[in-house]
Amino acid sequence: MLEVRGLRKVYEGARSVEAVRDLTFAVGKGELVCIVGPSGAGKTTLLKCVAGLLGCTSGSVVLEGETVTGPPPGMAVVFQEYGRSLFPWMTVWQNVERPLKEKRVPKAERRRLVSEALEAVGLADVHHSHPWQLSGGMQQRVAIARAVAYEPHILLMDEPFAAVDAQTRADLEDLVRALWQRLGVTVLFVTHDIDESIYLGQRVIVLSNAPTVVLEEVAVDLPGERDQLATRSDPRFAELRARVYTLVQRAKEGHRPPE
Ligand SMILES: Nc1ncnc2c1ncn2[C@@H]1O[C@H](COP(=O)(O)OP(=O)(O)OP(=O)(O)O)[C@@H](O)[C@H]1O
Repeated sequence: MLEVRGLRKVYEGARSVEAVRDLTFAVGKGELVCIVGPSGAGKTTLLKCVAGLLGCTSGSVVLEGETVTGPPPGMAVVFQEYGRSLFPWMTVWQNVERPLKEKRVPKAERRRLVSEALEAVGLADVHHSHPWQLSGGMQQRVAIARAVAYEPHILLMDEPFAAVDAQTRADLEDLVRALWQRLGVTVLFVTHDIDESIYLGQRVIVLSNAPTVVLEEVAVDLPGERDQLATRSDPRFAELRARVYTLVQRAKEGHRPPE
């Protein structure tokens, strides 16, 4: 589904910054892969390159066999700043419907997709509200509904729950897992939260500090059915958390994989 090959990104300016040095990894169709790494490791940069919002300095991003040169049609992105990603003058319904209008989806089909997506995230009854009338967690669910209604083949999420409280965060994690299982969509999920990466992912890619390379990939061999209490108290969950935590600590200390 997605191949990142030798991706390098240097921000040019008065002082050039090599944010990403050499990233290579692949994500299979229908996989849910998490990316963790130290702050400033280039996670957002990577996601923007994958989303076609930023050009690569060298290397390439190949999605469904096509090199990404701009925002690809089969992709949706959910960012951390839900407040800035929703239009305040539009209702919840209009926000979710907007990308479908741009995609020229016929009206009846739009109505079905928007209503199903709002139902799936539990917001059917507030579709007349405006985003600023909703809590942070609800606004983020609108952003998720908008992404899901678009029926993307791949969903990119950049620390989407960083700004919500812990309780809401747990609910949103379960929502993403449920939608992923139901829709069979491929998900690339960036988080700085190690527990979240293991709870959600089938695989966790740990990045080094900048200039960034892949430090290690960790397979999450937990049962497919996840549960906030049972999964998080599974001894295997604790082992995986210790493994990823140690890797992120090493990344912060500047440890890099052997050449
Ligand atoms: N537009 C830009 N111009 C110049 N440098 C940038 C730009 N955007 C990011 N950088 C630099 O690139 C590096 C990686 O930033 P990026 O935001 O991708 O990291 P991150 O891993 O997402 O960080 P965090 O976890 O703190 O959100 C940082 O050194 C940052 O200062």
